[in-house]
Amino acid sequence: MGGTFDPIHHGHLVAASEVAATFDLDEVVFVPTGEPWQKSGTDVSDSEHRYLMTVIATASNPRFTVSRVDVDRDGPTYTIDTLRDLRRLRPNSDLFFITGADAMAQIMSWKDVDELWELAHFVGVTRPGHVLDSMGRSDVSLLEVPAMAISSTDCRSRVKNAQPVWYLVPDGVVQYIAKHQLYLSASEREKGTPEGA
Ligand SMILES: Nc1ncnc2c1ncn2[C@@H]1O[C@H](COP(=O)(O)OP(=O)(O)OP(=O)(O)O)[C@@H](O)[C@H]1O
Ligand SMILES: O=C(O)c1ccc[n+]([C@@H]2O[C@H](COP(=O)([O-])O)[C@@H](O)[C@H]2O)c1
Repeated sequence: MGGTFDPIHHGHLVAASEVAATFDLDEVVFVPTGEPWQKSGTDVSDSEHRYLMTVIATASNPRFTVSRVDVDRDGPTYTIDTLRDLRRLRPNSDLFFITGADAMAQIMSWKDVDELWELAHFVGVTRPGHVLDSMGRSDVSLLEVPAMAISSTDCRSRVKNAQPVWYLVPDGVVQYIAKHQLYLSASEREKGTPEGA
């Protein structure tokens, strides 16, 4: 499952868990983006923070792992590179790529989209507020997952406004955000972490 994970939240984790159970997957590899080019207009946290939050969030699940392939590659992150790297590292594995409904709706704008379908089986999952569509492809699977009306955007905004993110993100991620004073402006960081974070 690829994502910017800024921060990772329970919507990501539930989606991954549901796809793993439905397709009887041995492992779910979370792949934090290096430079998410379609989010270039927004303020994205350092990739090492996003990678570490993903490690913390997935550590307790023996089937969840985290890959650095996108974090360690220079330049914009393209899924075509992610899948080629993962295939090289796991030549005997069948790859599935998990995407929420919003990401699936954008997929035709991704680099080398015509080649993506041969590298992995794409699974689109439902997400509140978005319509799930297989983009006219019979080889894309669609899966309804428990509705989690959570977004990283909302989590960042809650931290900035001193509202709690407990139970939206794993406890360790709440603590990581507070420790590193993520999602606060420079002046807010000087004042200290809001109590609600
Ligand atoms: N609540 C959710 N339910 C199902 N899928 C989700 C949910 N949140 C994110 N996803 C999917 O997880 C993947 C990674 O998402 P991403 O890291 O961009 O999170 P996000 O919450 O959409 O972030 P942002 O609000 O910053 O855009 C995408 O495929 C996205 O569609
Ligand atoms: O390949 C592309 O051009 C491309 C464009 C936008 C997003 N993606 C991938 O889609 C996944 C979700 O991205 P995001 O930005 O919604 O967190 C992540 O793995 C990205 O690398 C990929």
